[in-house]
Amino acid sequence: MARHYAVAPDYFPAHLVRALRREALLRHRRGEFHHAGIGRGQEQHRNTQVRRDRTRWLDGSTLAQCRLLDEMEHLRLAVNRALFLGLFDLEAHFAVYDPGAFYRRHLDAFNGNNGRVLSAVLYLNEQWRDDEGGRLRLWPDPDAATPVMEVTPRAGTLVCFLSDRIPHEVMEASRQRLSIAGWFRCNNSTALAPDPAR
Ligand SMILES: O=C(O)CCC(=O)C(=O)O
Ligand SMILES: [Fe+2]
Repeated sequence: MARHYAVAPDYFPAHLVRALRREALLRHRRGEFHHAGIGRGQEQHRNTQVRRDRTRWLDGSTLAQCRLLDEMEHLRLAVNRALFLGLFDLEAHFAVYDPGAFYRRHLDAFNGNNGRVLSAVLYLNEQWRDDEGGRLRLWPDPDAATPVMEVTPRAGTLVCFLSDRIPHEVMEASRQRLSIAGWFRCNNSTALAPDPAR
């Protein structure tokens, strides 16, 4: 049976991950992160019972971001060639989880409502120890009660999974947890309802 997820340690070069981490920390210090909402557009609201991360969209304005977006573009094309997922574009944000922050079990898409097809998360945390928590827990399908996998958020690790198939949860950590979460989307646009990237 297909697994619908993949975990790749050291997927990105260490110097790129370090540059992205430095950028995330700098932007965070400058107050450029905002509490993440749930839902899209008008329905977007903040629910601190579900998620406590803060985020900042990537905009391609730095060399490190451009390098990453370049790599993600290669990945998009490779996935389309191998799996025919019809991935069209990518939206991605930096995310910071303060100690004790979490994101309870959820799916990133429901029946393609937001165009998100493939979720991709890159971790930016150097020297993360297992006992510091912050693991990403994955379930094998939307109805599953037993998790199938837990991923330590170690610098350079990339996790990909189908956005509407794999429930997942970010567990509390004892230290600040940095990541870049992205979603490859299909093209949902119609002439009447252009589908913005966010
Ligand atoms: O940071 C992670 O491990 C996953 C984040 C996540 O699930 C999300 O932002 O939707
Ligand atoms: Fe998610």
